[in-house]
Amino acid sequence: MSETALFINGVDKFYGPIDYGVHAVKQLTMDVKKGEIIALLGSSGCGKTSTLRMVAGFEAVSRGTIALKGREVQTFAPVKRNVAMAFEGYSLYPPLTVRENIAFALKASKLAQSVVDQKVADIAKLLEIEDIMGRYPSSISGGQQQRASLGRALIRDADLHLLDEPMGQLEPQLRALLRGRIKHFIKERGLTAILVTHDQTEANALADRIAVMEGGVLQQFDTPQMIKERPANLFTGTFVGEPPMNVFSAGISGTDDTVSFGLNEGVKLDYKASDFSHAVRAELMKRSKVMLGIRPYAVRRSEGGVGAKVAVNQWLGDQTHIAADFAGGTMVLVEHDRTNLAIGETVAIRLDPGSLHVFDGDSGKAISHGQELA
Ligand SMILES: Nc1ncnc2c1ncn2[C@@H]1O[C@H](COP(=O)(O)OP(=O)(O)OP(=O)(O)O)[C@@H](O)[C@H]1O
Repeated sequence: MSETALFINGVDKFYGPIDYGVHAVKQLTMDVKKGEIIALLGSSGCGKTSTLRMVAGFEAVSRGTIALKGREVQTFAPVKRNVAMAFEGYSLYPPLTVRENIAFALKASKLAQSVVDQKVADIAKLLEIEDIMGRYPSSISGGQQQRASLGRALIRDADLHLLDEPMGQLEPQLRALLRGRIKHFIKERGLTAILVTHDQTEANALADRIAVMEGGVLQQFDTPQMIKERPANLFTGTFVGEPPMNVFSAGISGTDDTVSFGLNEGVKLDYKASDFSHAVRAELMKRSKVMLGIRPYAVRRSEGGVGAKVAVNQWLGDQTHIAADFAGGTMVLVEHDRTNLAIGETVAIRLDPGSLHVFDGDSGKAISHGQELA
């Protein structure tokens, strides 16, 4: 079992008085193993940056503990934590050139000048900023400043690297290129990194595990694959995945041989009892109302399926997105071929029981994913 690099235990963050101010992070507990890349993923205001800044020591922890390599640090000044951070707001030193800004991060390391020069040159190449190394922060673009800030963090030999929206200002092609290089750089050196992002593609591409946050609460902390295949709740299910998961509220009924979901507008989805495990059936039958989720890629058109009326049919160059009126809502389907469907046409769709995600109607907690209990 690999060493724990960071352990955040029961952390709360209030801006203003404890229990009365803005409750930005709520009872956060999570661990990061040495060598892992973690993404904090969530929408604006969910508490990602507050979490990162508490780990770095730029924000006070209101409650709970933060341990780095087993040592509690929540009361330590940032310089005592051996954490390197690339800030969303860049925070480069204006009187220093980009080269000096990056090299400054190695000042405490007492490395020979030739070693520093080589490291700085390598980072500049990695981040495609070789041509601006002699310029001052005020004379370069936001995207260039962002890369300089990233370089200043990555060059350090720290126990933990914290990257706040490190590529938010870059155009998509450069972002995709740097994503691959940065991941390689981090993995090759065995660094441990936490990346804050609201971009799920970035989180999926870079992270070993993703911490999904909403409203200051950690919703799920797992591998990208598990988050996609086994979302812990309705929030994660609909937040992660593009296009988002289709969700419909449904009543449940059944016999020894059948399970039926009753959706709005009289739409009924009938399944054989054997389509679900005994344990899933038992959980479903305890409830009268659930939320039924299915990913757009898993919705199939099939004879004998339930009718849905095509409202939008869009070819995106490599796949077709179809939105159809279904059970008082919209069902989105993704197909890989170019599909000639007229607006208003009725299609028959099938929801394979193995692709259904069922969530509790009140709490939103996942009950089952396909055959298995959540
Ligand atoms: N200095 C502050 N004073 C008061 N409230 C703050 C302060 N900083 C953040 N907040 C509030 O705390 C909550 C979490 O903010 P935080 O910046 O951590 O979110 P975020 O997920 O990083 O958002 P973004 O992606 O927009 O940066 C928000 O409601 C925000 O308005």
